[in-house]
Amino acid sequence: MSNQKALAAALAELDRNPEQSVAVRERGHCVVLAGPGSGKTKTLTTAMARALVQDVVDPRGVACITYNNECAIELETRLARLGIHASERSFIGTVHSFALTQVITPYARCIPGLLPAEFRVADTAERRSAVEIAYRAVFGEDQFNPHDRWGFAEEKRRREVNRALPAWRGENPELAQFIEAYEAELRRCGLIDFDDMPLIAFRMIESHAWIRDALRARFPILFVDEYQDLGHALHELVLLLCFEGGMRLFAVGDADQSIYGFTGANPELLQSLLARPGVREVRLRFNYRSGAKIIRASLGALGEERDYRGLDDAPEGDLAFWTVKGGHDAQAGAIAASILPKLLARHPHEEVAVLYRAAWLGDKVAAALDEHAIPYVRTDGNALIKRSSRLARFVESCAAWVAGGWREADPPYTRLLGQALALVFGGRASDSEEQAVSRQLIAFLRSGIGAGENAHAWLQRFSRELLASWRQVARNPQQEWEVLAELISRTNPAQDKDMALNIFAGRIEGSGRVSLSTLHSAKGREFDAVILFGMNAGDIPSNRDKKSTGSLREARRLFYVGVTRPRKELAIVFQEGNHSPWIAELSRRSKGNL
Ligand SMILES: Nc1ncnc2c1ncn2[C@@H]1O[C@H](COP(=O)(O)OP(=O)(O)OP(=O)(O)O)[C@@H](O)[C@H]1O
Repeated sequence: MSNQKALAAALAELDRNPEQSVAVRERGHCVVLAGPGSGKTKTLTTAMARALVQDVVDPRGVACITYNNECAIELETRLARLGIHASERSFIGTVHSFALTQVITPYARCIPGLLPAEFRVADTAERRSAVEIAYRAVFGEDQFNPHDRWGFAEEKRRREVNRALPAWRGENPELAQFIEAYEAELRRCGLIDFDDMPLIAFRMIESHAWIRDALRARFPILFVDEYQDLGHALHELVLLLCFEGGMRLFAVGDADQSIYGFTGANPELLQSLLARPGVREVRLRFNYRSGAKIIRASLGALGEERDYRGLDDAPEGDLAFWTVKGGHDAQAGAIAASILPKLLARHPHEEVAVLYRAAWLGDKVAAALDEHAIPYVRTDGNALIKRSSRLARFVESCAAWVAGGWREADPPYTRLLGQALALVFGGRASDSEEQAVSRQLIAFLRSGIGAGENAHAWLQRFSRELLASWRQVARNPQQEWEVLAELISRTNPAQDKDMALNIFAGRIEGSGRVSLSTLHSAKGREFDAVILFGMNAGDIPSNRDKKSTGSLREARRLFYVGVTRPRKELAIVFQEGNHSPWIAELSRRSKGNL
């Protein structure tokens, strides 16, 4: 379908909902607030497509930012259905990559003394060393652990974006000194870190009106998804760009789904946008995703009243409680042996997800699924292919192309080339650079077709034939080449970990894969059926969650995010006699009226 046709179809669908229809056509600042499954992301992606086709004239474009890479991938996928791909006209990515690739990389060199000429992003060891050196410089040799103290400093660094304010030195001046010494040490080594990215971008935009103007010239509209999860640095950036710099803002969010407090997110920032002049507030009322029973259960999960309704003609949906004798291993075993097979008889693999709190629980489910030969794809920190790594996902896409994708252009070669250019040059490449990368990439990809290589050997060649030369010419300050070495070691045939290339790439004929994901990474996604694994007392909430009212509320919101992912079926798995206290209210509410 052409962009125009796909857009017309999407607009016609939203026209049946007056609030969505208003939001999508708004030409001033617009903030959409609504509960799960109400179509916030759909409204945002349609509004973005409409703006690109109808409001913003080429070569100007739009920027769309969100909290983490998983959300960015979800947005990319949905925008691709509307014919929109990341390009010179549309930036789609995280706050950090916006700060790095759209502000710092192009403009930092115009500001003398701001950053070293050849700066790059520090790795973990470099950050730790800078913390230790800064700690000694400020506090001398004492008995405390510098990294424990850094935890407090990090929180202050994320919260207090504007250092010109008296609070920066007024409250806890030693922490301010510690942060400044840490940053000075990084700069001395030619480095910046992850948290530096929005902070440096903020300072650049604040002090140099011409950068604001340049950004507005390129991106007259800024779209922000999942606003509730963005911390102070992004909020300050948005205020500068949109309320002082003249960009138009389109933001969507849901304070009830705020689950990144530990990284400095604050749901009140979303609410505060509404008080700004000229902001249209749109509230969406319907949950298009889930059946009424699941919506009722979700309000029990949240433990608060909300006026959310399902569609009148939507099926009720199904809710099942699976009590298992035994701990996590037994529960993972029950999922693989009994619960999943039942769900897979009714839903395709790719429409079923198992969600859990932490990656180590994902290991248990993965082991149980391996035993039962159920194919899966993991979205957690222990996944073979880390969804948060652009390089890992590029390698996976290349493998999918070699393992048969080339026949139906899935993925299309142009997308692979775009990803390669972004990885090597941070997105800005000359014609000759583009041609050189393209020649190398296509030669390498073609050589793999029909070669019968397993993943390990193919990855080794990838490293030798592509990455070795790309590393020599790379200009992208955020490099993650070590990800490939990790993939090579984690497919080591000597440890019986190698696999066929099509399995590595997830191209398994006739069958999709079940998703295994942490609750955090499942945000923004939806499935026909969802299994919540390990919903035991002591796991959710955990003792750590109970340390403060704030963390307890956040754990409950995380539980709510999990419960609101399914369209049709929710299965909750826990240990017999040891269920999470929140399950009782969920069960009670699921039976009653909304
Ligand atoms: N007007 C509409 N008509 C039909 N379906 C819709 C409409 N709006 C949204 N949907 C569908 O509802 C589902 C939920 O939409 P979407 O993911 O955009 O919601 P959301 O508010 O972003 O959810 P969450 O906050 O839980 O991530 C999707 O399957 C979407 O296609």
